Amino acid sequence: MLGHEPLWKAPAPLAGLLTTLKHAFPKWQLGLVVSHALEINFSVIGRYVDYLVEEQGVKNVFVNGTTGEGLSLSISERCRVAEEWVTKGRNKLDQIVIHVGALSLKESQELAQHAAEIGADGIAVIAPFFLKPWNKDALINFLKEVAAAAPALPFYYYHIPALTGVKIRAEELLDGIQDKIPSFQGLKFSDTDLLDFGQCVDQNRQRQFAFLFGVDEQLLSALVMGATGAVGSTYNYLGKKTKQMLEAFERKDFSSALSHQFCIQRFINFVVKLGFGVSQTKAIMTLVSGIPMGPPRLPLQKASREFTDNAEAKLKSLDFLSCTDLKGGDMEACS
Ligand SMILES: CC(=O)N[C@@H]([C@@H](O)[C@H](O)[C@H](O)CO)[C@@H](O)CC(=O)C(=O)O
Repeated sequence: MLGHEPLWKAPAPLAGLLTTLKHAFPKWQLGLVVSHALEINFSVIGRYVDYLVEEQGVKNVFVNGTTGEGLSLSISERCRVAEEWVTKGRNKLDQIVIHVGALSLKESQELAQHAAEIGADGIAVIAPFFLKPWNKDALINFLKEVAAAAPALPFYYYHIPALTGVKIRAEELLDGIQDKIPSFQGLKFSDTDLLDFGQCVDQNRQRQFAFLFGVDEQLLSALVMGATGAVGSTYNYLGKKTKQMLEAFERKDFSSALSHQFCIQRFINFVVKLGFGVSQTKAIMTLVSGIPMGPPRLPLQKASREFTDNAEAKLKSLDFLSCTDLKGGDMEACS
């Protein structure tokens, strides 16, 4: 985001670099790249890096998260994906954070150690979601053990209660967290509870935590609350558009920022009604970037042709995707 400090600068830990809480720059989310044989197509990751940097202005990535289907991959696949992003992103990306959450503490620790060995810039962990932690202390104990496996890496808690079913409030979790996890760096907050999010910010003003918001359609509200960055699926292909909103917000042009947010909402609202998730993100990303993202892995189902056609028409009508036929004649255009 222009006017803000870049959120994550490689390779030093974030905390050491930040001089102010206002360090927002979106850290964009990755989609997993899978071939039709349902094996990962590692060979396109280099192109993906270039696309994000050159076409979307995205220089921070979050690997093996929700959009990347990290939890649907084997441990060795997750390691290989992480390695590929670190290798191909070298001298191009600013920060590469690897999601290392798993149901098994040992696997999570293994992934954390691996992330440290390959030179990632940070690790993030979701709450284990089968045998769940039922209170803050149990969750902290789990996270602490993972963080301890890579103590030099900045650690992020990835709060995504709708998917994990772990409803422990982030605000509660953050209370005193650095005493337990010295490498704690911040929160990736993928939830719509802005009371919880706002309180995370409000109660930690003296700490230079990163507050990365993960609900793309509500990012502007989160910026008002103090979000310092964003991680989301739509930044894969709406990164540039979202940056315009961030820039408007930064120069305090709130009316323009709101127009951008509404415009992004129009697209998300449209696709949500069609049925929107990880599979559909891959289809849209393939369409917009021209990089084959492949189908998702089971149990997810490939997005339908009808979905992709509708999404394409909507992107064009909003001027998110160039289309000479529609230019100049569409009242909905957002550019
Ligand atoms: C549940 C979900 O997938 N949420 C997305 C959002 O970007 C979401 O797709 C977007 O806000 C549209 O609702 C991100 O928070 C996920 C994310 O950051 C990740 O892939 O790790």
